[in-house]
Amino acid sequence: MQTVLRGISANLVQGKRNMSQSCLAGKVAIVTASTDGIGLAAAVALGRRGAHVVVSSRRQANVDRAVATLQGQDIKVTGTTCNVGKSEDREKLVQMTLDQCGGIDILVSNAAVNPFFGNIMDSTEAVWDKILDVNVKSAFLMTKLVVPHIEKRGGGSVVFVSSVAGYQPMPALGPYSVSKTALLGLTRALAPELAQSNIRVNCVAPGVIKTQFSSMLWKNEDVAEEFMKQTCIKRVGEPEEIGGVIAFLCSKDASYITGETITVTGGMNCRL
Ligand SMILES: NC(=O)c1ccc[n+]([C@@H]2O[C@H](COP(=O)([O-])OP(=O)(O)OC[C@H]3O[C@@H](n4cnc5c(N)ncnc54)[C@H](O)[C@@H]3O)[C@@H](O)[C@H]2O)c1
Repeated sequence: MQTVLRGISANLVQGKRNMSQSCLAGKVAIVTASTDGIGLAAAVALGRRGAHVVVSSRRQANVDRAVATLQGQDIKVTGTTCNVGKSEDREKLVQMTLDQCGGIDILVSNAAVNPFFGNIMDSTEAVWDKILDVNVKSAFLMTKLVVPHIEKRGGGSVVFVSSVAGYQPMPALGPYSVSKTALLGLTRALAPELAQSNIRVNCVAPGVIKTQFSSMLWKNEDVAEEFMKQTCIKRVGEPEEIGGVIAFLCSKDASYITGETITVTGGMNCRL
C-alpha cells in the first residue's frame, strides 16, 4: 500500500513539474540584448518553460554564440542582430519573428547602456540622448511595435528591466539611474491602457547582479563591500535569479499582476 501511495505521489510531483516546465509552450518571446547576462538568463528561463525565444544583440558573433548555447539546452530559438536604438533594426526584429515564429506573445525589454560616470552636472546632451534613446525610448517603441501582434494572439506580456538605481540613484550614475526611474513610470503608464488588450506590463528592478555591465560594482572589493552593507543576503546576485522572475511575470502564475515592479536585490531598501 505504501509503495502504491509513494508511486502516486511521485507521479503527481512529476506531473506538476512537467506542467510548470511547459507553462509557456506555444508562446513566442522576444528578449532584447539577450546574448549575455540577464537577457540571456531570461531567454533560458523562458525557453525552459517551453517558449520559442528570439534572441538578439548588436553583434552577429554574440547572437551565434547565444543561439548555440540555447540549442544545446534543447530550447527553441531564433536569433538576429538588433540595435534597439535604430528603428529599422527594431522593425527587422519584429518582422523576422513574425516570419519565422508566426506571432509574438511576450516582449522582454532588457537592453541598456551607460556611457557616463561622474557628477550629474557634468553630463552632456549627447549622454542624455544616448541613455534615454536606448534605455527608455527604445523600450517604449519596441512595445508599440509588438502590441498589435500580441493583441492578435489574444494577449500576452511585456516586461521591462529597470534597476535598484531607479529607486535610489547610484553615485556617479545619475543619468542612467534617472532612465531606470523612467521605466517604473512607463510600466505604470502602459499597464491600464494595455490591460484592455489582455496584455500585462511589469518590470523587474535588479540589485547588483554578476554581469559584465556591473563588473565595476562587484570586481572592486571595496565597492562591493559597500553594496553588501545595503543587502540582507550578503552576496552579489546571479543572472538566473533575475531570469526566473522575468519568466514568472510572463507566465500564467502572474495572471493577476500588472503595472508592478518586482525588486530583486537580495533585500536592499527600495523606496521612491
Ligand atoms: N548587472 C546588474 O547589476 C544590473 C543591475 C540592475 C539593472 N541591470 C539591467 O539589466 C539589463 C541587462 O544588463 P546586464 O547586467 O545583463 O549586462 P549585459 O552587459 O550583459 O547586458 C546589457 C546588454 O545590452 C546590450 N546593448 C546595449 N546597447 C544596446 C543596443 N542599442 N541595442 C541592443 N543591445 C544593446 C549590450 O550589448 C549588452 O549585451 C540592463 O537593462 C541593465 O540596466 C543590471
